[in-house]
Amino acid sequence: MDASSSPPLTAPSTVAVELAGITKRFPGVVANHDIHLTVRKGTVHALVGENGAGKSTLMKILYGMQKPDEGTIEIDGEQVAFGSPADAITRGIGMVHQHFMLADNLTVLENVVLGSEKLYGIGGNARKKIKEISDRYGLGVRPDALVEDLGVADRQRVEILKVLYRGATTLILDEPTAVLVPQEVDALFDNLRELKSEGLSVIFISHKLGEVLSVADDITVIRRGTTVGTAVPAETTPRQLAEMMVGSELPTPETAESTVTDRVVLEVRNLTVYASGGASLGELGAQPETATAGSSGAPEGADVLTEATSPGAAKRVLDDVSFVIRAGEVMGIAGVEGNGQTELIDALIGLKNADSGSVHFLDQDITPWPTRKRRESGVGYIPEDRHRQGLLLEAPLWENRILGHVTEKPNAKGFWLDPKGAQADTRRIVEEYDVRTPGIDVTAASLSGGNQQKLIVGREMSHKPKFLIAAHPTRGVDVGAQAQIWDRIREARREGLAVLLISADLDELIGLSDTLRVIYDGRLVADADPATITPEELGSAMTGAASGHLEHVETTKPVDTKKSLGAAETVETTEEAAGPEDEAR
Ligand SMILES: Nc1ncnc2c1ncn2[C@@H]1O[C@H](COP(=O)(O)OP(=O)(O)OP(=O)(O)O)[C@@H](O)[C@H]1O
Repeated sequence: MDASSSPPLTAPSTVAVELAGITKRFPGVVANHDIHLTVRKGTVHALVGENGAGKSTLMKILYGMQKPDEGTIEIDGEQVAFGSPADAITRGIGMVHQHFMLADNLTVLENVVLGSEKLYGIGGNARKKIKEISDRYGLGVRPDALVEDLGVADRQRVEILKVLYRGATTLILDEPTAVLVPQEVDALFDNLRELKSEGLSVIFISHKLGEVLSVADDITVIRRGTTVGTAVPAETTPRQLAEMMVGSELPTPETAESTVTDRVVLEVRNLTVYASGGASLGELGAQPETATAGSSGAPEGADVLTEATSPGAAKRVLDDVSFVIRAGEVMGIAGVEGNGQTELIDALIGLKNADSGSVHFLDQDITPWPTRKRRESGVGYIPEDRHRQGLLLEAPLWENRILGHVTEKPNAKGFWLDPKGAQADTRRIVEEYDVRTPGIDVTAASLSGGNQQKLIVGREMSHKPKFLIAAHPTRGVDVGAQAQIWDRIREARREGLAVLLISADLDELIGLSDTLRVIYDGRLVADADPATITPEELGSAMTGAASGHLEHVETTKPVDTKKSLGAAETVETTEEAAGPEDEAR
């Protein structure tokens, strides 16, 4: 490891991208300060750093979305100045955003050519080109598949294909593994190796340091807006890398001991939600989601269920789900995204009505309660999508502190809002949760993704909920902040908090949960023991649910693979808790 300022890694002829002396200032913040980055041709170059370190800003500059105040960009040894992403694309820079930008109701081919019709037209030539790229880099993309039928990993491949189609020779991937299971991560890394072997370069932003070390050829570490050094993967451990990012030794996270009690906090009985199910609006200003049939996110090859439908032909997106969570218990739900997690969360917080079944919170039937009443009685909510449901991006941090807690202290005094109380408490949260910001009056939009997440977690934990819905609570936060958030959740759990944890981070699910269940196609299909299961085994269980093969886990109810997926066997039940089989299925 070299902790000094980074010298060029190689001779110029092998350099794809050279960023030198990049400085970018925002009001009150120097996001990038004299940053240097040298990306060699035919390599994967990882960019790591704490939340707010300046990674996204640097990549937005390389992709032409923002202009640097100082510094130069060289592509293939030639200095360039980008006025827009279109300029960057012309010079071979491609960006795969963390949030996919595909049109669900179009085919892969239509999505790929959209906006680039001039390149190869929209017919045979385009199809030929897509096939050629797909074969060359082992992407396995089918041009005529409908995007809404594709799982997360396939959608990501379409995004990669899209930038390659536009001629990218350097691809920027922003936290590409955040939504993938371990097996999918391996497949992605195989794709990246193919790209490398063809001389392309990949810039890879990630907080998962183990993955960074396994896939990267070079690593640049950014701390507080400045390049603090480069690391050689073969000579570096994840902990060393984390300490280089943070600039000090990492705290050792608390050890997890069981705190589960007998007291039932949440009980869900036979909850069923149809895609067209009614919805009640909460006070968050969020529009309730109406899932569409066919958006199951099931692994490729899995047919979309057509039988589990209501008379109105709407798909059953949550199907006879039953469970209890006790005081002091974290119940984790593992599943490939799009298998009913969103509908479960929405039904629990009151953003979607149950079509049948009920939700009981501390012995009260809260099924008909609106969101605000649920929140005021002690349900905390860390939403899946922080931009749509967690924050008002254009409002200052202190107003975001009030969001969802309008009537509660310290935001309200009697009937009136108490801005001073909210402001003082926002300062406390910023301090306690290490939200990197120049102040509480800046907009939520100006915070980095990880710092936005810390603000939401701080807000929700501050109200000492009795039941917490935690959807991806550490998505986008760095390793140090992740350990801190885990500690906060464990601390509250020790005091009796019950938590429903939904996460795509399998280490998080295993590390935090007392009980673990697998969701597939709207049903809880299996239990896993967090004490013994590995992320790889859990990943297999999540994807294996599609084929009926549930290894290393106990099935909670029959998985009718014949009906739903055309497989040959049916796994037998070992537990009755999930309730009787529904005849309609
Ligand atoms: N448009 C903006 N206006 C004001 N400040 C901004 C803006 N964009 C970024 N910043 C600030 O610049 C700093 C760097 O943010 P950036 O998003 O680049 O960090 P990051 O390393 O990508 O973080 P994360 O890992 O959390 O995504 C942060 O302090 C952020 O608040």
